[in-house]
Amino acid sequence: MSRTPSTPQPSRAPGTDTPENDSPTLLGVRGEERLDLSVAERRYIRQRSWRLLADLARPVKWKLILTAVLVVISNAARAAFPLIIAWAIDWGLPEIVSTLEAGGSAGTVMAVVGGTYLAAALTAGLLLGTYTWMTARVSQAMLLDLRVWVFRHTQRLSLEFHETYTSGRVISRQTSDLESLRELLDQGVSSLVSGMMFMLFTAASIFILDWRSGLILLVAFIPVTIAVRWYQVRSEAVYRESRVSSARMIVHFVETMTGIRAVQAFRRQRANDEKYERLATKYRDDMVRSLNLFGVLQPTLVITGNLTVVALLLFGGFRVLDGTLAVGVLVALLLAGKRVFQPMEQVAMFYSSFQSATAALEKVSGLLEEMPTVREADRPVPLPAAEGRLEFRDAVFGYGDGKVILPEFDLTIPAGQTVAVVGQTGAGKSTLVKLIARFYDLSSGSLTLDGVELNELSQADLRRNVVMVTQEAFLFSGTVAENIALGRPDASDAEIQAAAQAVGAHEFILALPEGYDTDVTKRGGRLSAGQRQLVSFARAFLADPAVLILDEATSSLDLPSERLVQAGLERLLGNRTALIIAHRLSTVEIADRVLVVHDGRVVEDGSPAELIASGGRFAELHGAWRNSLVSGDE
Ligand SMILES: Nc1ncnc2c1ncn2[C@@H]1O[C@H](COP(=O)(O)OP(=O)(O)OP(=O)(O)O)[C@@H](O)[C@H]1O
Repeated sequence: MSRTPSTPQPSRAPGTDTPENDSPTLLGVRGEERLDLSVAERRYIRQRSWRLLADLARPVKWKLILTAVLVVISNAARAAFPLIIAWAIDWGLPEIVSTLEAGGSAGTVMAVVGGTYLAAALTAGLLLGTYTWMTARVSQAMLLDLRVWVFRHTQRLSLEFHETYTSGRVISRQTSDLESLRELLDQGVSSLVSGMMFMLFTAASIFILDWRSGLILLVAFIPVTIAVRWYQVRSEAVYRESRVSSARMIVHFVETMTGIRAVQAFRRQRANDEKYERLATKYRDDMVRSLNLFGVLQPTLVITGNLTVVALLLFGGFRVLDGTLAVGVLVALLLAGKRVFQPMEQVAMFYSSFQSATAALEKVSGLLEEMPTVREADRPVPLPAAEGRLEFRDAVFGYGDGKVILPEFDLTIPAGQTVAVVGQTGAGKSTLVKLIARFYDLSSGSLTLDGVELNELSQADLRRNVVMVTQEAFLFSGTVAENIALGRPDASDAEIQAAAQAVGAHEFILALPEGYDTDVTKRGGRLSAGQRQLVSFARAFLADPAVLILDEATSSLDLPSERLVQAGLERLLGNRTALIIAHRLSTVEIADRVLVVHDGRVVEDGSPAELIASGGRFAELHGAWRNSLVSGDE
C-alpha cells in the first residue's frame, strides 16, 4: 500500500497559524534543549504536538473511529464476565436445583447461562483480535506518513538551518524519536485506551452489583490517583532530560563517525571515548531514574489492589453471613475487584512510552515547524534558458541575524565572462558565490540573472541555469554514470559519455572494473580526489548551465591530477558565465577578469594583466605565487 501521495502536507507548519502562537522563542527547534519551560511555553509545545497528531490522524480518521468502537465493545464484554458469573450463581444455580427437584431437565437454564458467557467471551476475543489488527494498520500508516514528511521537510530546509542543527540531531529525530512514536502507536495507545475502558466498565459493574462496595473502590482510587499523578509529574521531567541526553549522545556518535579522518589524524579517539562515555552514562542515569520512579508506582498499585480485595471480602463476607448479600454477587465483586486495578499497571507502564513518545513528538513537531528561509516564489518568473548575466545592486548580506559579511556592493558580470574570485581566507569569497547559487538570500538589495531577481525564479529554472561545483565533489551511492547524470537523470548513455569525454574523464572511467556501471561505493569504484573532481565536472558539463560556480574546486589536488583537472576545466568553462574561487595561479590565468575580495568588499576588479600592472593586492598575491612556483611548490 503506497500512502505517500496522501502524506499530510499542510500548507502551514504545525503551529504557525494559531492565535496562541505567542512563543517565538520556541518556534521550530529553538526550545528543543530547554528544560525550564514556563507553563505557557509547555502549553504551546503540547498544542503543537497535538496538531501534528491530528494532521497525521486525519487520513485514517474513519479507521480510528471504528477501532475505538471495537475497543469499547470488546472491553464492555470483558468487564461483563463477573456479572454473568454472579447471575449464574445467584439465579442459574437455584433455577437448576429447583428444575431438577421438580423432575425437569436443567438443559435450558445451562444453555442460557453457558451461552451468554460464551457469547461474551467470543465477542471480547474476536473484537480484541480485530482491533489489535486495525491498530497495527492505522499506526503503521500514520508512521509512514510521518517518516516521509520528516524526510521531505528536512531535505527542503535551507542550508542555514542545517549548518546549525547538525546531522546528528536530524538523525535522532528520524531514528530514536520516530521509534518511540512507533512503540506508542503500535501497542501503547491501544493498551492505554483499552486498559482505561476496562477499568471504567469494571468499576461500573462493581457499582451495579453493590453500590456500597463501589464506595470502597472509590476510596481505593484516592491513593492510586495520588501515586499516578506523582509518577506523571516526575517522569515527565525525567523523560524530557533523557531525550536531551540521548540526542547529545547520538550527535557525538555521528560527529565522530562522519569526521573519522580528522579524529584519527589528530588522535582524538581517547578524548572522544571519554566524552562518549560521559554522555552515555548521563543517559543511563536518566533511564535509571525513570525506572526507579516506576519501581515506586508499581508496588503502590499492587498493594492498593490487594488491600481493596481484602476490604471487599471482609465487607461482603459478613453481609453474606447475614444473608444481606448473595454469594454470587460476592464472588463477582472479588473477581471484579481483583481485575479493576490490573490495567493500571499496564497503563502506568505504557505511560513511560507515552512520555517518551510525547517528548519525541514535541521535537518532531518543532522540526516540522521550521520553515525554509530560502523559499520558492509563489509565482515564479520563467527563465528556461538564461544567457548568464549577473547583477548585484545595493546588495547587503549577513548570515542569519549575525554581523554583515558583505556590506552594500554593486557588481555586474556579463554573460560568458570567466571571473576568478581571490582574496584572503575569510574575506567572503564563498559567501559571494553561494549567494549566486541562492543557498542564502540577500539581507537587502537585489541580485538578478538576466534581469530576473533570483528569488523570483523557480527552483527548477535556478538549478538548471546555475550549477555549483564544490571542492568536496560529493558522489552519491550508485554508478559512475548515475553520478554524472545527477543534474539530468534523463540523459542518454551517449550524452553521459560525451560529457565525460569533454572534461577528460572518459579514459579513467573506462579503466574502472565495470566502466560507467562501476558502483562508486564498491572497493574497485573508489575514486581519487582528482577523479571525483572530474566526475563532478562531467556532471556540470552535462547539466550545461548558463552560470557555473567552482568553489575551490581544484585547490586540494596535487600537480598531476591538477593538470588533468585543469584541461577538463577549460573545456567545461566553454563560453558560459563562470565564477571560480581559486588559490592556484594556473586557474586564475584562464580568467577574463579577477575580483579581489577583502572584508566582504570587492577592492580590485580588472583583467589579470591590468591588476598585475596596477601593483595592488592581486599583484602582491601574484608575486607570491610566482615565487612559490620558482621554489617548486606549484
Ligand atoms: N554559515 C555561516 N554562518 C555564519 N558565518 C559564516 C558562515 N560561513 C562563513 N561565515 C563567515 O563569513 C565570513 C566570510 O566567509 P567565507 O567562507 O565567505 O570566506 P572565504 O573568503 O570563502 O574564505 P576561505 O578562503 O577561507 O574559504 C567569515 O568571517 C566567516 O566566519
